[in-house]
Amino acid sequence: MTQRQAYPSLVLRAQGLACGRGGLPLADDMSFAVHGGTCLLLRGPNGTGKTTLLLTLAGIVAPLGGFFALEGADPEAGPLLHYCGHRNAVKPRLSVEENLGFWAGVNGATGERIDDALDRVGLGELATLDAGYLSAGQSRRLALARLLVTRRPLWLLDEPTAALDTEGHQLVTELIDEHLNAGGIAIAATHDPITLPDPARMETLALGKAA
Ligand SMILES: Nc1ncnc2c1ncn2[C@@H]1O[C@H](COP(=O)(O)OP(=O)(O)OP(=O)(O)O)[C@@H](O)[C@H]1O
Repeated sequence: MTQRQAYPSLVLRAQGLACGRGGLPLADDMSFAVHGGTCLLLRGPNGTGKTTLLLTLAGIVAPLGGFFALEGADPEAGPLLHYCGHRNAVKPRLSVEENLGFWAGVNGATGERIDDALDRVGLGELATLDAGYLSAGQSRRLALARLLVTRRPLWLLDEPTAALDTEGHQLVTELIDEHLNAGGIAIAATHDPITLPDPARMETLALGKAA
């Protein structure tokens, strides 16, 4: 399902943002404005704070300084973001479709139907399989399907292509592109190349000295 301009005009703005973990400062003085329809790629060597920045933007880790806000969002619209972390949060004793149904129940079934979302990520034929039997890449695809069953304008993606094959990399590109087409924002930490059809829709924030 491609939804054009499903979201209002949004800007994720950060000013002088500093983040860190356990008292360890990792990145500071970050200022950026990511507009709806744009993907910000977080680049940099291991341990330079990409995950920490995503956790900060998700409201899970407190910033060490500065400020950020998602401007233009409807405060009545409920939760505004998806955080798709390293871990896939797959429950092994539930089937693939039950896992996705669980998340649609928790987050709200405001997006694609369960079966459509599973088809989209290539898991349609595995819907009734216990999710514990999924391969690493299949588990990642199930985690990505969560983005589809609940519509939220801000996607925070940590290594979204991890464990995915070539086709899976293309799937991630397509999902991000469709999200941007709908006016959404994606922030993705990745060591892999992600090339959208329109390069003007991509910006990069480099963390760490060798980024
Ligand atoms: N609770 C903690 N206390 C101290 N240091 C921590 C804590 N949690 C994480 N760290 C450190 O903070 C840094 C966090 O790195 P983070 O996971 O944000 O990096 P990253 O850029 O996402 O790395 P990668 O590319 O490996 O995914 C690491 O050096 C890690 O060891």
